[in-house]
Amino acid sequence: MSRIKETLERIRSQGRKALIPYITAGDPQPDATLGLMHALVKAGADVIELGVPFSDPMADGPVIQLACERALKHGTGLWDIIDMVAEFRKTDSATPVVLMGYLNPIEMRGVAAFAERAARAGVDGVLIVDLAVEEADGYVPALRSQGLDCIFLLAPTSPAERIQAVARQASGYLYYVSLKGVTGAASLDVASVAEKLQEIRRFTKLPLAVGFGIRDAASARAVGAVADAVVVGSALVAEIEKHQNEPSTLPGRLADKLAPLREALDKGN
Ligand SMILES: O=P(O)(O)OC[C@@H](O)[C@@H](O)c1c[nH]c2ccccc12
Repeated sequence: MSRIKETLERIRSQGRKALIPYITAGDPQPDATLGLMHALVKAGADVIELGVPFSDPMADGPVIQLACERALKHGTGLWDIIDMVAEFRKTDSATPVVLMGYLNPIEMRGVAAFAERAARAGVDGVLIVDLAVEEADGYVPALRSQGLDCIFLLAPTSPAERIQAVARQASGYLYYVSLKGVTGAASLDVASVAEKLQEIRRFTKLPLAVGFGIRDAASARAVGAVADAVVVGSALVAEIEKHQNEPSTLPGRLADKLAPLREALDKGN
């Protein structure tokens, strides 16, 4: 069984909600990432979404765009990030890691080579933001054959046919984007999220994670009440941005940012 499936099933059977923080690998510099990953786990992360920095991250708002720029300035490439995961696995064999990024860096290296190296390093899943489910046939088998879960995005505008197509291709979990727009947006309409999740659940038994606009205990609790997992990205990345010049303080600061969300999710049940 995949590490993602095993983790999310265990959390679900305990009546808990999963907490999935996102950071961009190599932000603010490559040697910071490993410490940040471990700090997030200590503060209650159940799965880590590790962003692969890209020069044109069209789904991302200004906060994560800048994170990509910081990481790319230091030359953080896809193989470096896979090496970071291998390093992380030396002391954490339990926490699933999902690589999250855009198609181009993967295509440049070839999806088969990428899948093989990622799996060997201990990556568990892949979310390719700009891979439409209609075009996934050329990618999903290569990823799945290495045991990597393929996570897809669904949005408020996704029609039933697309939900069904995604449900057929996806494994691990589904990622529901809570609103139209880019990462880091402020508004979050929990009632409409709940309604759409109900529709999605008609087509799949996969756990449903929700991201976009979750930034604090209150928003995590509200979304945790209707989803299986909550994703928090920009709020953490903004903290990295703010304190990028004191990198030694970042693990503690990110843990302090994440811990209240953990507490809110656990109390909310
Ligand atoms: O930043 P937010 O609003 O907390 O949302 C999570 C999001 O950042 C993370 O999952 C993510 C980073 N880049 C993405 C691109 C597309 C979809 C999702 C993402």
